[in-house]
Amino acid sequence: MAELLHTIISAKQLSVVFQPIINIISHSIIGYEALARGPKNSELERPDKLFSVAAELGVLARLEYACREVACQSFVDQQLPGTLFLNMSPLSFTDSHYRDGVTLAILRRLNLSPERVVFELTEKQPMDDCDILRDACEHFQRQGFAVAIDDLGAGYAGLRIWSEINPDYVKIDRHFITGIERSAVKREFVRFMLDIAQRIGNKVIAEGIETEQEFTTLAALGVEYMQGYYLARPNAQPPLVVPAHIQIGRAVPRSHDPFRQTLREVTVYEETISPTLSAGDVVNKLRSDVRITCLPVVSDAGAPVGMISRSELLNTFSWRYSYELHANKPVADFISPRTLIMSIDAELHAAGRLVTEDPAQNLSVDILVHDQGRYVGVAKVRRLLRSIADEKLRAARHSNPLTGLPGNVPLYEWIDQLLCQRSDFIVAYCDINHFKPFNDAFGYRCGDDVIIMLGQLLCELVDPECDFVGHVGGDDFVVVLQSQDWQARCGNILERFSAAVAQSLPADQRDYWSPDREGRRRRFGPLTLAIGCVHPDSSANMTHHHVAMLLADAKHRAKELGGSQLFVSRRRAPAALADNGAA
Ligand SMILES: Nc1nc2c(ncn2[C@@H]2O[C@H](COP(=O)(O)OP(=O)(O)OP(=O)(O)O)[C@@H](O)[C@H]2O)c(=O)[nH]1
Repeated sequence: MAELLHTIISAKQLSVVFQPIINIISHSIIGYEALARGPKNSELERPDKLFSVAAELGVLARLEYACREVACQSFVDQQLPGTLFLNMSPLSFTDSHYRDGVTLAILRRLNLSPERVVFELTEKQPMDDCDILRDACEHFQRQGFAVAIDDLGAGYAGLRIWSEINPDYVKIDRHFITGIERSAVKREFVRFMLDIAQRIGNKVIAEGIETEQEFTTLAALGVEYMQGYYLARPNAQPPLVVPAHIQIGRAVPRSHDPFRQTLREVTVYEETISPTLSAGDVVNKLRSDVRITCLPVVSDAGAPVGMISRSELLNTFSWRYSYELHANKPVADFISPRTLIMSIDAELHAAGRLVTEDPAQNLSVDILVHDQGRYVGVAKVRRLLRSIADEKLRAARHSNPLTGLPGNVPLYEWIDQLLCQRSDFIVAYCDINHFKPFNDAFGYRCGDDVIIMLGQLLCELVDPECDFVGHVGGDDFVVVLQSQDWQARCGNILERFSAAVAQSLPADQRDYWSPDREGRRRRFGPLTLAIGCVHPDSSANMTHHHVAMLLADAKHRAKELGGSQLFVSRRRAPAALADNGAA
């Protein structure tokens, strides 16, 4: 076996397959994980065997170098887009064959930038000495590589490692993914990891997704990056674009209003420096870590003072004698004049406007973010602009062209999110009665005016802070209400609609003749509105499909009552779920 392994390593008898990692919001492939395989039909074909034998024989690092070379070569040859995710065992740091700079040399030869490479450090293997791991991570990150913790949750020290090293990505172990739609506990764990990651600015990748149910559940929880057989199997020639069966934008925004996000969405905590630190020390810090583009300066009391811009400060120190002249001055003297300090509750659009409208604004100076005067983090300008672009795209893609209101996709996402969070909410289906004969009698243009009027009325009469108005097509609107006084609001909607209809048509036109469904001409009165409400049971393991079933029934009942009526259903879960004892 030792001889076979030796030949495999020295002759690089290895092959590599790539599995894409997909951003399901921007619907793009962000990169590929390279997975090595031993020679076909040999005893060491399977990677688990290959690597465990290498570890036993003390040649893990040599095997990893060989795999890395094959992976990088194939990645470059195929011109794969995005980032290359390479596996690395923490055990290889302690291997006597481990050498610094080997990967950099491979990349240099292939003309591949380190910024396009992520090292995945598995958490599965025992790693007693966290310091080694932390040092190695910092070392990689200083060289421009990104780092991911792989299999988070599979080992013993996942949270400890996560808190000690500052990874760019965390990959949730597939244990938490398999069957997540059936396990409230797994959903809570994933929620917890997403929450921490968001607070400290790490990206979360869910791996091992094999079924559509797992995919939709993770999307509803807000997971943005996904990998697994359901999305795409590993392949020597992987897809270059997202496979067609992956639906666009299924992830749910983490704020309650998908179209009105704040800086909270893009703020990450970053280490700060004191205003009294010497400028010379800061220059040295910037020179030793090429990834730092700016540094937040915060007073001892926690108040944001300003930003130090890498380019501005190094420019000042590039002149002759400037080091001697300025090195001992406090760094507070070199705050960027382009510093923007904003509240965490500022709207993304407002921040975006400030950043882009001033032509002198330096786009590499990130925004300092405070919460009631105390520093909380930094909003990366690039991330901010990308979020705004994504948000606009999503809003445009999923809104109704007549009213501009969000359509089915954001509505269902919102309902799924509320169900996942076990929130209490009411869903109201609003449908105009006999709209077809009205359209036939007065024309489409007049019908459009009524639809627009109803859309505006709904927006005016709900609470914009917590309620959601969706326009699901034609004369159908769905309102998700979390207001305590939802019933009074529905009553108000009915009244105001009737009043608006009475006002918009001259008295002699309020009653009219038009063909009914059977084609018989009959007399119709003024337009009325039917509202069917349901109060879904969030603990009953439902999705928006179940809510839609309940809602269709409630709408039907409201229409049966005839005229402007509100029907509130007592059914809180579909019969099938209720029979299972889930309701
Ligand atoms: N003016 C206008 N009409 C539309 C639009 N979209 C759909 N419609 C029309 O709306 C009508 C909806 O028909 P139905 O759902 O049967 O509604 P209804 O006549 O109110 O019947 P009930 O709901 O059973 O009372 C159809 O005549 C559609 O052509 C739109 O954007 N503008």
